[in-house]
Order: sequence, then structure tokens, then C-alpha cells
Amino acid sequence: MFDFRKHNINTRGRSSGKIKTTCPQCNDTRGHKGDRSLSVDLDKGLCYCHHCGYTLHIPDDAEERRRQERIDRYRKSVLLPSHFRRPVFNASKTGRSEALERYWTEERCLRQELLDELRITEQREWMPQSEKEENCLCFNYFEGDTLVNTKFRSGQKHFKMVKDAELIPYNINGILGTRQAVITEGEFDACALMTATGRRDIISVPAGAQSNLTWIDRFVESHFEDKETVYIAVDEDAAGEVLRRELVRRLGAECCKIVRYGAGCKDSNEHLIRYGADSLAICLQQAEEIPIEGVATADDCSEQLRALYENGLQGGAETGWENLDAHCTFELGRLVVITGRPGDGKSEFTDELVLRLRLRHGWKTAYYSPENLPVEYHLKKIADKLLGRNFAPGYGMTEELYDQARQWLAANVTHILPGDGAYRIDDILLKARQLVRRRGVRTLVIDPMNRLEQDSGMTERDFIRSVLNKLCRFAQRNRCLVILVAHPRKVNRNEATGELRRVEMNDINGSADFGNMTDYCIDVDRNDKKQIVTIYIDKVRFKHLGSAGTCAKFVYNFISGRYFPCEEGIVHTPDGDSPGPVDTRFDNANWLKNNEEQGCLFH
Ligand SMILES: Nc1ncnc2c1ncn2[C@@H]1O[C@H](COP(=O)(O)OP(=O)(O)OP(=O)(O)O)[C@@H](O)[C@H]1O
Repeated sequence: MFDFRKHNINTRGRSSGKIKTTCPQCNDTRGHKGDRSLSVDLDKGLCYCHHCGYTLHIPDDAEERRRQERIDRYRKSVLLPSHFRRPVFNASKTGRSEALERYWTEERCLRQELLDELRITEQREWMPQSEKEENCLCFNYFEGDTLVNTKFRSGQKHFKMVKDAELIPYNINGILGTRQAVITEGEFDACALMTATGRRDIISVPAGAQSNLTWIDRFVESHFEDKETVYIAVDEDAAGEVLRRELVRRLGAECCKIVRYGAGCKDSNEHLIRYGADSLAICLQQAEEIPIEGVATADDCSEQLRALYENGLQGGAETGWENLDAHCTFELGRLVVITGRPGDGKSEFTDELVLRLRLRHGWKTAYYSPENLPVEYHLKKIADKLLGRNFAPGYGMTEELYDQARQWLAANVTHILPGDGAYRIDDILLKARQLVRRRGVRTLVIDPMNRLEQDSGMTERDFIRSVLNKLCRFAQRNRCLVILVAHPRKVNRNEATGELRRVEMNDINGSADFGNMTDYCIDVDRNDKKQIVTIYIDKVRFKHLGSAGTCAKFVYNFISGRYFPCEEGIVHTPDGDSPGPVDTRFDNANWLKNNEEQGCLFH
């Protein structure tokens, strides 16, 4: 049973079939009142207005019940994070000047009633850009009835938000429990689409175009999981393209549609001002599907092709180990295999590699690392590296630093747990996909390969090939760097010297497919006699990212677990000269502090 009355739709006494009736959205403003422009499918609960483009799906009782349960669950469980400042909404300050209302309706062409509905206010605020007080239009960011943040925007287009307040999407209440959502790049654009379409399931990103979507994490499950369609209506410029790609990556291409604007307009509000409300509503109706996966032409990647043409191939992400960066840089969408003899430090090296990629490039990590459990042991090892010291009470360690490190780890590192036994690759990738969606994860570490459960009935070779295929596909689809730690088969000693030779790509247990199917192959080789760890780069598939057949040398620090770059030379000791590390570049700095100073602690 569909409740059409609740939506002011007159079904003219009918309860099944298809009818035409007046549109609740545009009838009052029509010259031709009473025109039956709304087509209604009474059996499916679907409505479409041929005049204003209004679409509505009325849920049936079961669907409505599920929706209500989801909303109730969110309301019961919602616990606003406590480490943000919460501004207070002053209900007495809701008056607005005539000048502001004129600006809103005449210059911005926005509906007057939105000012009240969205609780938009006006006040004088000190603005850092002009270093003086300016009159500001205030977009108040509510979650439920709680004011979470405010964006102040002055006539000079200066803006600021409340210091230390949480970033959340603008008008987040508007998409709770809806089947669709529209995401814009600014509050004015959200209001432009509300004006043009009458819909209220429209939110704006809080801080303009950027690829960092931490602000969405808390809402993915409660506000996005139920969406059939998400319209991405961000700016048509380079920064908007980055934002659009990240939103699609997080929310899933299957439910996203892209909104394009008319000639000369880069966003919704510009389009509304230039071409009018009906035309903007059509932009939404004609939003493009994301192109089918698996086929591509120069048209599908025209912007990327142009950028490549103009700038050439760029190196990948650097780690800050200058001796490694000279030979190997990392790119999202790729698969890295790390090997080495047992106990040579594959996990230690991998941990520092992903930590460095997080600190320099914001790539959050997910681990499937059964050998590093329990989780707290592994987190302690990462904390040692992060702080450049033993993560334990003692000189220089404070409760505040402990709390900061714990919060940083919670925000940036997630472990996929194996449950009772070994996990199948499909289970891990399913969890990893959820982490990409909900937490914005960019690096996935599987350590080690031999703790994956092999599918019964498969030969070892087929199993390895299938795992590598799945990892490559996951890396590409989710724009992640996937790192797989793999053990070599038994490596024999050199008969003359008795020394173990270094492991090479083709020594990896089980198959030569590793060498063929991965993008990078790195070997960790520890030599305790020399006190040197050599990182051999056996393969880099693309030459703009590095060169194979090279290596970088390090000294391993027992206390912090960090790898310090060095050269190999002759070390003079009282016992004589021997090969060992020289020119070691020590680094015991607290990286958490440096990162905080750059303002990217948790983002
Ligand atoms: N160069 C090194 N010098 C001394 N100790 C090291 C060095 N590298 C790693 N270790 C220590 O050796 C132990 C094993 O390291 P790690 O787990 O990283 O090795 P691995 O190659 O991943 O081992 P496995 O093959 O068992 O998975 C850890 O306790 C680590 O701290």
C-alpha cells in the first residue's frame, strides 16, 4: 500500500493502474492551474511531472518500515564526536537585513523561503582575510537540531568556519532516509538546486573541492548506504574533477550520476542565474551515468590524456627515504609484492613504507596481517616508528602524546581481523571495499600471502594466479596501492661461503606469476654481519615510477624500528676494518608532531 495522500497527490479515487493528476510541486505556481502534468503509477508508487520534472517514489509499507528502522537506529546511536568544539545556535539572532534578502533572491536567484527553512542567519564577524569585522551571511550546519558548524561568508567573498568545529556536510538532515541524494560543492549551489527542483535531499561538501573526504566517514553507513542514486553536482573545473572522482570512488560508480551544466557555467548557481530554474532542473534529470567499466576510448579519458600530453608522465608518490625515492616511487592502482627471507624484516619495512605514504600523501591503511596480531602489539610497533622512540612511559613521553598517538592510529590504521581461522581473499577484499567507502582507505596490506585460505579444488598455481588477479583488479577499481607480503621457497646457502644468497623475484614460493603480474617487486635483505638492510627493487613495471635492478641501503634502529638511509663502506673499529654502514642519515624526530604542525593530523 502506498500513501499518496501524505505527499498531497490526488489519486482521483483510483487505487491501481496509471493515472494523470495535478503536480503538488508546481501546480500552485502554474498559469494553467489544474493541469494534470503528473503521471502516477499507482502499483509501483512512481510519479513524474512532465512540466517541472518532479519525480517521487513513494515507498510501500515494508520499505517505509525499513527506512524508519534505519533512521531510528541512527538517532539512537548517534553520538557526536566529543573532541570538536560545538558552537551554540542563538535563536534570537535570526533576523536578516533587507539587503541580504535582496542579494539572496535577486543576485543569487534563490527562493526566499530557503532562508528560514535552512536557518540562514546574518552577523558581523572578524574575518582573517581582511583582518576586520565584516557583515556575513551564515550557513548553519545542523545535524538533527544540533548546530555543528557555521560557514561565515562576507560580501567580499571572504569566508571562514568555526575554529576547531567538526566538518560535516551542509544540510545533512536532508538526506537521512531518502532514496536519492545530490552532492554539490558549495552551499549556494545546494540552494540553487533546491530552488530549481523543490527537492531537499541535497547536501554540500563543507570545505570545497579536495580529495580528502574524512568528513563523510561518519555518515557513510547512516546516510549513504541506502541510496539508489547519488547525483554528483560539483564544479566543472580541475579541482571539481578531483572531488568528483573521489566521491565516485567512495560511494560506488554503480549508484552515482554526474550533473553537467550549460555553456559558460561551472556550477549550479551560475547555471540558475544564467539559464533559469527549469533549465537547471533539466541538468539534474539528464545527469550522466558513469561510463561502463571495461571499455574506454579517448573520449572517456580526454582530460587525463590532455594532462598527460601537456605535463608528460609524472613520478609517483615519494616516501621521504631519498635513497629509495631515487629508484622507486608509488602510484595508486598498483600491486606491490614484498619478499625476503623469513625474519629479514618484510613486515617492519612494509609498516614504515605505508606509514610514510600516510604522512606524506594522506594514504590511510588497512591491514590483513594475522601474524601481527593481537592488534595492540602491531599498533605499538607502528607507534614506535611514528614517535621515533619506544612507545612506553618514560622521558619525553606524556599522557597528551599518548592520546594523540592513539587518536592518530584510530583515524589512520584499520585491521581486518581473520575471525576464527584463515580468511578467504574474497572476504578480505569485501571488508577492504567497505573500508575504502567508509574510511577512505588508500593502502591495503596483506601480510603474508600464505595465511590466505586456499580455495579447495584449486592447484597452488591457479590459486596464486587468481589471488594476484583479484588484487590487481581491486587496486585499479578502488584506486588503492595493494601491498602483498610473500615468502620465498627455501633458499639454499652458497656452498663456498656458507652464506644465504639474497632472495629474488622468481624465488617466491609457488609461482613465477608474481614477477609477471605485479607492478613492483621489492626484496628485503638483512645482513646482520654488516648491520645493513638492503632493499632490492627487482621490478618496477612503469619507467616513470622507477627503475628495476637497483637498491637502497638502510640501518635498522632497534628502538624505534625505523630504517635510516645509509651507504655501504668500510667501518673502522678497534677490531679492524670491515664492511658496514657509513653516512647514516639518522631521524629520531616525532613525526606525529611534524604532521600536526602541517595541519594534517587526522585528515
Ligand atoms: N635489520 C634488522 N635487525 C634486527 N632486527 C630486525 C631487523 N629487521 C627486523 N628485525 C626484527 O626481526 C623480527 C622479524 O621481523 P619481521 O616480522 O618484519 O620479519 P618478516 O620478514 O616479516 O618475518 P616473517 O618471514 O616471519 O614473516 C622483528 O622482531 C623485527 O623487529
